[in-house]
Amino acid sequence: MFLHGTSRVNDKGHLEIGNVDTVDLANEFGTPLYVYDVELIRQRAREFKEVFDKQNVKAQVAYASKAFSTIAMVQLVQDEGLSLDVVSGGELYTALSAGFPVERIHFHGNNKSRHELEMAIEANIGCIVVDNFYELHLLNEISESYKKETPILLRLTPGIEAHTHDYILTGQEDSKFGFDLQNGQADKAVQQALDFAGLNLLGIHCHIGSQIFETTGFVMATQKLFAKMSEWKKALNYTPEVLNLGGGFGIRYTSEDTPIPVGQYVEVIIDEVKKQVAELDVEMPEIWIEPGRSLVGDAGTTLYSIGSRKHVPNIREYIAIDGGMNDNIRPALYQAKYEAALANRLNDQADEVVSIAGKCCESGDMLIWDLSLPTAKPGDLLAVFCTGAYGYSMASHYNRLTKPAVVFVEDGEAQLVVKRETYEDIIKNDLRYQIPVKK
Ligand SMILES: Cc1ncc(COP(=O)(O)O)c(C=O)c1O
Ligand SMILES: N[C@@H](CCCC[NH3+])C(=O)O
Repeated sequence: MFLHGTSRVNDKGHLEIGNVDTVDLANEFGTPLYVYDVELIRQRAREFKEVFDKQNVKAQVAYASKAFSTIAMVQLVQDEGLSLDVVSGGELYTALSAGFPVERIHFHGNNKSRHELEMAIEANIGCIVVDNFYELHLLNEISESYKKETPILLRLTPGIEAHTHDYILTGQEDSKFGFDLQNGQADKAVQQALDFAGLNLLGIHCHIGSQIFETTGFVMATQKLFAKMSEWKKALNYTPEVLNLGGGFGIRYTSEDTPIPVGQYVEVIIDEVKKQVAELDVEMPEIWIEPGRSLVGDAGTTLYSIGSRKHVPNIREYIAIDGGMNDNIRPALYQAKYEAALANRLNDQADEVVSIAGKCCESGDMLIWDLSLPTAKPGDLLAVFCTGAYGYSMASHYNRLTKPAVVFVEDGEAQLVVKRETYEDIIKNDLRYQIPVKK
């Protein structure tokens, strides 16, 4: 068992995070419960920023809030001096409601609506990352109607196959995102953006995928973007001020994962940018990155209570928990793997192999296959590690299950930052059907 951040085994044999006993957390806030190790999030934020600071490189580290967005999380991001990437009106609204500095908000998305673009322009956010020609024209039109010049980046697709799950690849040519770098779309988009009076082209963006362990994809993307920058400098006399290389830095979910420390990804990127600047005689851009998972993934632990058990002779032992695919869709969606342990009996020896089933009415609602655990009884507490990214943010109400609460722990204190939903919350937008009177 690998314990992340401030997670420890205390003298009662319980899992402790941020000096708070998780058994006490489960008793106070109930289960399922998402628990975030605030110190670990702060540490990761600093690791990213320090590399840029040490190398004296102008940069923005924008937390990709799709990984986990709540008002408290946005406040924490602000407290650490990061920027913020939002990808919908809802994430933007969360950021604005938290009072996040608007100039450090970046707005992504491949189909932003007129309303979302207006919301962003009215709020004067730092930049909009334009994804396609439809948006380029729409944004220019809206921006002109507001008599504004909206700062933008263009999202480019560099034609790179990062080694990760197919569903989370984004840099390859056959992708729904961005202007293609190789077929002329990117050149056309740059030309139009420079011509449009309502837009101020700050620079370019690419994001090659998520949960990437190798640095080669980032290096190749940088090289391809610089080759284009050099062409644009000659042909259009244009040099981007900002080069945003996205997120995607992988984390360790299980012992099979072997990521490098987050700072090393950044070092590789900075080195390559400096090399390209020197070789191609292009001015040094500001480097922006957008880590999501690598800032919050291993800081999150989900606590579940164990309930029923089913023995299938000679085949399998199923143990069911009080959550599942509705609070963590990643195993069902990406065959994602997790490690887990009994949070109330961490010192007990494993003596059986079980498979952890969720409580949704789907055979595919299996959280972990073949996990070694001490014989678990109803009421034992299962801690699933590394659930901080894309767990809560992808949670659903499937089977009309209520979404769990979220707790921040730090220095021996626990703060409830998202309340557990109630059945009232589940039906709050439902309206009664006025059954027509039969004629
Ligand atoms: C444009 C963009 N930026 C940043 C991210 C964050 O990625 P990750 O959570 O893998 O760091 C994503 C998600 O993959 C993304 O689509
Ligand atoms: N949601 C995905 C990653 C996609 C990130 C968004 N571009 C995950 O859980 O791994």
